[in-house]
Amino acid sequence: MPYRKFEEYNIEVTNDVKDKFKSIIADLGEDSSREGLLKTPERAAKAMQFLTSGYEIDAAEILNGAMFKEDYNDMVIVKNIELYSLCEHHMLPFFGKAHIAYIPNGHIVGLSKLPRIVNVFARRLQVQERLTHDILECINNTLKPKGVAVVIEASHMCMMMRGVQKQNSTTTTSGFRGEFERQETRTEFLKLISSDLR
Ligand SMILES: Nc1nc2c(ncn2[C@@H]2O[C@H](COP(=O)(O)OP(=O)(O)OP(=O)(O)O)[C@@H](O)[C@H]2O)c(=O)[nH]1
Ligand SMILES: [Zn+2]
Repeated sequence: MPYRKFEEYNIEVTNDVKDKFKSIIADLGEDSSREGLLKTPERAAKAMQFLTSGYEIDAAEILNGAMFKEDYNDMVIVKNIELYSLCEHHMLPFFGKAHIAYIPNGHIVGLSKLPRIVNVFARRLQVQERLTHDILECINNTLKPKGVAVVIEASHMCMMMRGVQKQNSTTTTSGFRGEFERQETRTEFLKLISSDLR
């Protein structure tokens, strides 16, 4: 079942995580029985299930389901794909934009499937570097294009709300395969997305 409806939470997981959140709230010094917090453990349990729902979805299956034979051999770019993920170190959000390009090799892919696989890999406990490579390798191995490129720019809440507390720093990660390993192709791609880079 590739497209699980996110309203369909696993009841056992919800109950289990709910109990744990209740005890975390108490450990943090709050009164988990006060009115405003009564439903919070359950809401948090559902929110965390949604934010990690990517584990249950096969990204390759999403791409495989929408590949079309087409004789188009130029660059295809989908840019400014917003993403929200959780850093695996603090389980705090990092968020930003992904820019994806590929050069078809006989097949194109349904455009919406690229943001869909970004969601699949982002809704896991991640580091930005692995997220970038997960997306890159999935497209490379499934679509087998002549080349693929992924750039992600993101802000990490663990560096903003806590820790080093830097509000304006952003992190850029990138990966290039096939024709994008050539300077000329990579430069063309970077030029086409440059107005969207911070
Ligand atoms: N490379 C990488 N590091 C990340 C990512 N998200 C968070 N981090 C970093 O993970 C590191 C964890 O370092 P630790 O020293 O174990 O944790 P910490 O004591 O909370 O570190 P500070 O954040 O510096 O307070 C921190 O430097 C974070 O900035 C990511 O996506 N990629
Ligand atoms: Zn972090």
